[in-house]
Amino acid sequence: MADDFGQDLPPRVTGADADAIERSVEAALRPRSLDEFVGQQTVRDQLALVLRAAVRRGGSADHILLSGPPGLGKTTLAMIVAGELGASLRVTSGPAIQHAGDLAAILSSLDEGDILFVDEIHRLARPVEEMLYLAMEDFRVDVVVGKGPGATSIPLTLPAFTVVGATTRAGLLPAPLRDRFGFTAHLDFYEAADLARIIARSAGLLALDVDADAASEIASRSRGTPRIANRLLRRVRDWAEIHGSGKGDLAAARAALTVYEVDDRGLDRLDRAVLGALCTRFGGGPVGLSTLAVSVGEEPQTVEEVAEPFLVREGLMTRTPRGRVATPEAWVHMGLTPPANGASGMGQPGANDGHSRLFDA
Ligand SMILES: Nc1ncnc2c1ncn2[C@@H]1O[C@H](COP(=O)(O)OP(=O)(O)OP(=O)(O)O)[C@@H](O)[C@H]1O
Repeated sequence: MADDFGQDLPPRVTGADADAIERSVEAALRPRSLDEFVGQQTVRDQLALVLRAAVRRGGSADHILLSGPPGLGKTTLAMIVAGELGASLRVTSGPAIQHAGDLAAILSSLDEGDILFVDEIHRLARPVEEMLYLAMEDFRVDVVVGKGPGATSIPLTLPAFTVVGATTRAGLLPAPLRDRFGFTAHLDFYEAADLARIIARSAGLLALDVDADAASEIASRSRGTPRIANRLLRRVRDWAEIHGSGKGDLAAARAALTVYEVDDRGLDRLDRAVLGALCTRFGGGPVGLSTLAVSVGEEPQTVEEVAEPFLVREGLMTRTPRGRVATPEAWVHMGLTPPANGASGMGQPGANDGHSRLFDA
């Protein structure tokens, strides 16, 4: 296989392999200590206190709940907690634990002081959830052996361990589970200045020369999210290596982000598809989440958790009891004329036809 210049290309990596490569690069960029963790000052200060107190007492730390949108550093913080406590980390997730028996097996294999990281903890099944919060409280579980009238319950004492739960939907956690966490932190979207620092740090780890202007440009289009900042940085590196001088300067950043369809406010293809559908197909709304998701060919959960928080925060979409509504600013951003009667209505593409811009993008 050869590229446009007649050079041999490596085989294209797609699907699961490509995801695995992205994940391993992401893992390499993870801060390993609270000092390396950029931004989220309040959370860092509070967590540092929790961890120092646990170390001083020589016991395990309180259970910790981390909430916030994807890519803001919840997994990273869980790893940092284990690192700072010098503890082993066991990683699982809500959807991965199907039955209470699966959880009992995990819990019974823990050692004193271990950290059990439960990602997407809001997606645990109810019986699993109940077993977990009893185990968090009393450090014991009742394992049911057998079925029907002959079933017996064997109490099992567990070593003291710490659960670090991560969730994008803290509101979905039932109160008894939420109450078992001694420390709860909410991660918020990052300021552009913090993202620029994260980009500079990651560039150093990737041995890429990125100047301050380029770091700011990438930061301003990263939707307040470190994972996106790191991903865009890697795309800028690709562009710089293939088309540029190898340096990550402002021109390389702008050119790369144009190629990858990330606009000047950081909206990507999905964001623009959602806004475009909202304005052009549903007259600006209100429209229900499922209908909106179907119209852009995505899962409702993806639209709700990936696109929406950013669009709402940017003032481009509002959530009302009757559904999602495009704000006048959204129409303007899409190059459309807002309807005369306010945020919603049957507006039509305006003179600078944003419809073509949407579908060209
Ligand atoms: N404060 C930070 N400083 C530096 N890098 C960060 C920070 N927060 C996150 N990152 C980087 O962003 C990437 C994503 O972080 P992480 O996987 O911890 O997010 P998450 O909140 O667990 O996401 P998800 O909810 O999707 O699991 C990681 O590669 C990590 O290196």
